Amino acid sequence: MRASGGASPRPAPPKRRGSASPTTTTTSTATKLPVRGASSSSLAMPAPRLAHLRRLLALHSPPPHPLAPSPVRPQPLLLPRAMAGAAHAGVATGSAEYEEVLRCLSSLITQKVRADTGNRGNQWALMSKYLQILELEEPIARLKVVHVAGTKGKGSTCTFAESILRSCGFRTGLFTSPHLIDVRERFRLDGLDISEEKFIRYFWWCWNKLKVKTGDDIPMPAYFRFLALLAFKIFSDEQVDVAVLEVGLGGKYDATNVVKAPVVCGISSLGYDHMEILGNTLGEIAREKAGILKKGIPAYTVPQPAEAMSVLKQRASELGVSIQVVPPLDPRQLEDQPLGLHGEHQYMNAGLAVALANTWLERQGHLDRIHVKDHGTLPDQFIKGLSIACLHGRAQIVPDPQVNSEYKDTSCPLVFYLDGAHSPESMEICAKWFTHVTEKDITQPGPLEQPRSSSNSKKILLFNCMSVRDPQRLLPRLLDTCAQKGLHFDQALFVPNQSQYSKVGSHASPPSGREQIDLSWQLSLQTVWENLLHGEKGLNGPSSSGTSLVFESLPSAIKWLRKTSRENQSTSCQVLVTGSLHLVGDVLRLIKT
Ligand SMILES: Nc1ncnc2c1ncn2[C@@H]1O[C@H](COP(=O)(O)OP(=O)(O)OP(=O)(O)O)[C@@H](O)[C@H]1O
Ligand SMILES: [Mg+2]
Ligand SMILES: [Mg+2]
Repeated sequence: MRASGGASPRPAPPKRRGSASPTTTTTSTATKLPVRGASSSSLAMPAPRLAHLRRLLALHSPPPHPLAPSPVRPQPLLLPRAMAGAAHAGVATGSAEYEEVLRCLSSLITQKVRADTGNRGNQWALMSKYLQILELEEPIARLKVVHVAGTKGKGSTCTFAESILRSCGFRTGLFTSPHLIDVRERFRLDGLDISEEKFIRYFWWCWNKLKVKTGDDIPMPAYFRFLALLAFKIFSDEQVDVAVLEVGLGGKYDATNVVKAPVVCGISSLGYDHMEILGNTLGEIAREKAGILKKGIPAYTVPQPAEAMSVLKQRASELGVSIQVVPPLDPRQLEDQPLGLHGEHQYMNAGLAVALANTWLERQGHLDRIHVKDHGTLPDQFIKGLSIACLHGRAQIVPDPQVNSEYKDTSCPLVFYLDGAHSPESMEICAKWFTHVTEKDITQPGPLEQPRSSSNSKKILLFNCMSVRDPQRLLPRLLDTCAQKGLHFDQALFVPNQSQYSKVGSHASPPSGREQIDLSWQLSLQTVWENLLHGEKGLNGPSSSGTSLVFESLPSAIKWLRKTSRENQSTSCQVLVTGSLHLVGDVLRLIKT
C-alpha cells in the first residue's frame, strides 16, 4: 500500500486519451497466450489462470430526469437467475474444454480493432464473408431483432426490453457486452446465461468452420466480431422468438449491424466515450451510432443534447423514418414496483425499452398478448419484466459477506456500492446514485437495514479506470457531483484491476515480487485526486496524508477494507467501486470467494 504524502516519487501526470499507456493493457498479453493445438496436459489450467482468462476476455469489442428514484434494496450476494450460470460454472470449476475455448477466444483479441480503424472500410466487408462461411445470411434475416446503440444505457435498455418480452411469453435471446466474470454472461437464452455445454458446442461449430476457410486473404474475425457471429448462430439455432442485440462499439461498422432489417431500433443516451475511434464531437459520435437506423424500421431514442439529436433526426429523415423521442418512464406507471436496475437514469433506459418492446409486439402482431389498462399504468407483463430485470455491476449494492456475517444484528459494517461507470456523464449519474442511497435517514426496504446513519459512516472510493480514459474528466465529475450533494469521501483507494497482472505473470493473483508491479497509472490517478482535493500542493500538502492510498492488488485493498471495518465497529464503511466494469467484476468475484 502506498499512502499519499509517502516517499514515493511523484509520478508524471496521467497521459490523455490516445497516448501510450503507462500500463500494458491486457490485450497485448492476450495475444501471447497459447492457441489451439496445445497438448491436453496443458489444458489442466489452475483456477487462477482460468479466472485470468475469463477476465481477459471481458474486454470490450464496446440528462437525468426529475422523477424520484425507486426505493433501493441491497442485493443479496446470491446471484439471481441471469448470473447463476456464470456463478455455477464458477471460476474454479470450468471444464478443460471450456478453458481451451477461452484460450482460443483470447487469441482473437487484437489491439488493432480497439485502437484504430480496423473495424471500418474494407475490413467491414469481411463480415459478409464470415456470414457466408457460417451460412448465417438467411438465419439472420429470419431473426426478429431489437437493435440498440448508444453511449450509455445500451446494456440496461436491452436487458429491460428482453425481460419485458420474456414476461410476455416469448423465447428470448439477449446479446450484451462486456461481461463481468464469465464470457457466457453475454449470451442469455430465456434470461439465463447460456450453459457451458451449449456454449462449447456452438463455439467449436463456428470456430472450426472459420478456421478452415480463413487464411492470408481472410483473417479470423476479431474477438467481438466472433462473439457477434456466435450470438447469431446461437439465437438462430435456438429458434428464439426475439433477439435483443446491444451494439459493441459505435453502430455503423459494428458487427451487430449486419442485421439488415431489425424489427425496431433504439439509440440510448449519447455522450463522450471511445472518441479515439468514434470522433471528438457529439455530432460525430451520434452519426456513427445513427448508422444502425434503417429505411422503414421504426426508431426510438431518449432526450439527447441538441447537437446529437439534430444528427439523429437528420439521418432518420435521410432514411425516410421518424425517430421518436421517448421520455423517461414515470414511476407511477409501474404501480409501485421498483425497477430491477437501480438509479434515476434507469427510468430513462426503461422508457426506451418499453417503446422498443411495445413496437416489437405491435409489428409482430402480438399486441393481443398484453392487456392495456385505461388508467395509464403499464401492462402487467411489462411491469413484471421491468421489475425482474437483472444486470450486475450497475448500481448494485452488496454487503460484504465476510465481515457482515460476523455481526449478529442487522447492521452492515462494510458495504460495496458497485457501478461500472467509465464515462464523464455516467460518473455523474453514478455519483448521484451513491449520494442518494447513502443519504442520512434513508431506510431501505428489504432484509438489510441501511448500514448506519451517515454521521458515523465512512465513505471510501475504490477506483481504477483504463488508461485510454481521461481521469482528469472522470474524477472531477465524480467529486464535484458528490460535493454538490454534501458527500465527501474520507478516503480514495486506487488499485490495478486483477486482469492487469497478466502483464507480469500468468496468474490472476499478484506476483510475489513487488517490484514487478507497475503502479504508475494508479499513482497518477492518486495525483489527480489529491490535486482535486488540495490543489496543486497535491501529494505534498500537509492535509493530504492518508486521504488516498494506492494498493498493489485488489485482494490487498479488500483485506485492508475488512481490517479497517473490523477495527472501527461503530463506523460503517460504504465503499463506492467505480471507473471500470473490469474492476467491478473483479470485486464481485473476490468478495464472494
Ligand atoms: N441513461 C444513462 N445515462 C447515463 N449513464 C448511464 C445511463 N444508463 C447507464 N448509465 C451508466 O453507464 C453504466 C453502464 O450501463 P449499461 O451497461 O446499461 O451501459 P452500456 O451502454 O451497455 O455501457 P458499455 O459501454 O459498458 O457497454 C452504468 O453503470 C451507469 O453508470
Ligand atoms: Mg461503451
Ligand atoms: Mg454494454
